[in-house]
Amino acid sequence: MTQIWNRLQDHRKAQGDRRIESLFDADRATDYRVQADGLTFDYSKTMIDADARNLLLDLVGPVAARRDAMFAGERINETEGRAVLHTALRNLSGSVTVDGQDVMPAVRDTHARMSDFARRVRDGGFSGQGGRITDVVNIGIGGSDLGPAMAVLALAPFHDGPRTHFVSNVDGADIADTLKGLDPATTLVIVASKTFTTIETMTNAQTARDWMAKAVADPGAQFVALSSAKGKAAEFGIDEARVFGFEDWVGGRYSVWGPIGLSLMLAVGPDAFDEFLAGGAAMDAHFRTAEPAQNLAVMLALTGIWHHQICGYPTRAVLPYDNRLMRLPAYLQQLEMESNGKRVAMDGSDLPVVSGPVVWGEPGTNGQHAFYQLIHQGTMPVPCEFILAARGHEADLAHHHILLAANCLAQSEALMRGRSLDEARALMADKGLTGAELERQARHRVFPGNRPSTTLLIDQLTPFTLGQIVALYEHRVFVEGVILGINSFDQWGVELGKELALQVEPLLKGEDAPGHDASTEALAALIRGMRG
Ligand SMILES: O=P(O)(O)OC[C@H]1O[C@H](O)[C@H](O)[C@@H](O)[C@@H]1O
Repeated sequence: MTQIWNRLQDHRKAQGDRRIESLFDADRATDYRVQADGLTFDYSKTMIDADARNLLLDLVGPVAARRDAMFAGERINETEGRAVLHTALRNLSGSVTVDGQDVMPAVRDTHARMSDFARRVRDGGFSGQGGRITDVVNIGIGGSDLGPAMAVLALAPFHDGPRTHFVSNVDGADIADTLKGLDPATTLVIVASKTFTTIETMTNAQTARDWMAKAVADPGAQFVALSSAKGKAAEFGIDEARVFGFEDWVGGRYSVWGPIGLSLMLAVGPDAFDEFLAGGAAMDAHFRTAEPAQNLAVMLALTGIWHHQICGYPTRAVLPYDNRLMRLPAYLQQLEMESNGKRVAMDGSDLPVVSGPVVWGEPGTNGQHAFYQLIHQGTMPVPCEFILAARGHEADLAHHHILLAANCLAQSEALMRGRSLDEARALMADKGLTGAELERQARHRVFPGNRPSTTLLIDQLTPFTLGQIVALYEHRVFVEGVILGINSFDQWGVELGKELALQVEPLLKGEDAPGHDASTEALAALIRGMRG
């Protein structure tokens, strides 16, 4: 493996200042793309050439065995001793055994219970103490929030159920702003927490319960729990008929496919939710069977590795040209950074290369008028991952969609092509400038270009294609993780801050709390003073 990394680095150096455009021959636009199940991933506007691609493909040796182990239910999350089977949640007709036991009957049973409950809420068979459920509030954080919050927004054209709200932050502002204007008697509260111990979620759940208790006789009757800790949900006072459980082999950031997706199911209905699952399952089938060079997840992963580990670009921008995918970058931040932001390999040794990149982004075209300046003219290239649907949902606004798509393609073209000093000089000469002033002004108008981007093109954003996209990114993270030797399924890095928060709390209350550094003590004293 080290040898391949070295050869890739050498190859990158040998490319020198060669330009992406110079790689284009008659076939590159179709050779450097993968098409499967209606999706196209175009990576031709990158510096990946034939040699780079071959070397990158040499990295995927260990992926197939690890992938098969994951789908077979082996405990590939070795630091937590768990299987990794979120894929089982979307392959309902399958059969998977963990420790000799088929896990699918329970998965199917929970899915059927969720679907039945969602139907009853949507048709009024289950109602609140003041009548039909009008609003659903999902209380959860991290993986118990980002997936359904992202997907509900993405699938707005299919949303025909109750209004859906999401509360995640322990900042009381979040729940206060959300509950304001809602009628407790017609609101359903979902407490979504895999562990049912997360302090933010438990604090918000209690606040929601107090709010509900002021208005209805039986507040618990309008609560639902989604958790793998069923006992704790019962302790909170939620009837087991409204507890939808899942096993510890579903990681938080991979959990939208099961009970954690209930708010999505309530919004779009069980049939559309099943379409979402079917999209994910189709991507699983593709990932398991397509050759590496024709495998969407593998090539997306290798492009990421090329840009981050080989070219050394520290971040990657995800830029959906689709307003309804506005929460996808936030969703992918957790998926990618919590999965592959690790400094040691599975065996505890230091990673031989850097770990995963910073992932960020905003929908186009908004970002163009905010941070694209840096992307085009800053000193550090930012690989851009554009996502675009060929068709929007607003048939009467097709001209908007053409403009949207034109902007997306124009940005990737501009990033690659840039504008030379001579072109900038000609522009300034046209404006009547001459001499030193022409030169000075021209330099500000140069775009270096040669900046890499990829485009993921889909037909239209639907439950099915959203399922494909989310599963594609999951498998991309998986492939990158296997190549780096990382355990993509634990998240020890979030623990220390949580532990210290518990120790800082007494400091803010003015109680005895030894062991803090001078800066933390001084800031806490200031806060205490301001609070009076
Ligand atoms: O679902 P929960 O158990 O409440 O966890 C919510 C989130 O908090 C944790 O700190 C992890 O970093 C996330 O991976 C998880 O999704």
